[in-house]
Amino acid sequence: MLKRYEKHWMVKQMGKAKIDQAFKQVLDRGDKAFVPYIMAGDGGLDQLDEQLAFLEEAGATVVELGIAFSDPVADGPTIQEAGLRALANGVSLSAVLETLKKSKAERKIPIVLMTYINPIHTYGIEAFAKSCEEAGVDGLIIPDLPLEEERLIVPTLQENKIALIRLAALTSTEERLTEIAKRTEGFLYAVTVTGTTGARASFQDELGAHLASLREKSNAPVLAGFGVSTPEHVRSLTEHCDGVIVGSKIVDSLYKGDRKVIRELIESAQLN
Ligand SMILES: O=P(O)(O)OC[C@@H](O)[C@@H](O)c1c[nH]c2ccccc12
Repeated sequence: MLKRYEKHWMVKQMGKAKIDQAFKQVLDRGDKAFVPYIMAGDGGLDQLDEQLAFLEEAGATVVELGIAFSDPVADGPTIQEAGLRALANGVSLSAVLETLKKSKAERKIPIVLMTYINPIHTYGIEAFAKSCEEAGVDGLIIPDLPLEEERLIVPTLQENKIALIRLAALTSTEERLTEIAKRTEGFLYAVTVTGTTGARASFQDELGAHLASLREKSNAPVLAGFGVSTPEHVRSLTEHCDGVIVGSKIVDSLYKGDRKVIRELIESAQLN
């Protein structure tokens, strides 16, 4: 029998894409996916290749790479501070894409860029999609792009084989969640809390049921993100979903040079 996510890849015809291959590898061997978020240029853009190589070697499935932005509405304090450090280092969307392009050949791990829609408009949608393709960017997360407006960008992304990862909020209606779950590419980003990003102590009791219902609505891998900060969180959330996204805890540990914490988090998603 086909596994759930294999149906997703058949429908989207994206089975050859790097991002889908990476999930297939992890899920087929019975592990859960682990997607660390880092802020591009925190510590200087010259550190980026080494940081990505470390995450790849430590066993991350895909990396979510944040582009610093002056008005980061969904970001909590840890990510905002990292964004300010990156901006102080002179990081821009084009500088990040240039850096990624140079190291594309050496990199195996798929890259998902997290950027708000404004910098994309400034860059120009066509030019942006082309630069992403050249830089080896496999997917995008655009948190302030509503479902109703995505047709402005989706055809161009599809032409360039760039996946658009949709976010499912806790507060969305069933109808909307169904639509988001159907449309998503790469994976479905299940937001675990209401509010901004940032490490949290615990999650609502109903979260397990919410994740399970998203898995019924979507054939894509369902990953939980926002507030995930300990190996215990990873283990309990992945009972109900295909993996996790960890931002603030990774950003903080990378900044402090505490890579052991990062390794332990990634290992907690490896069940075999
Ligand atoms: O930091 P947390 O709570 O671990 O959550 C992940 C999150 O940081 C990352 O995915 C992210 C950073 N900025 C975003 C904006 C919107 C959605 C997601 C994000």
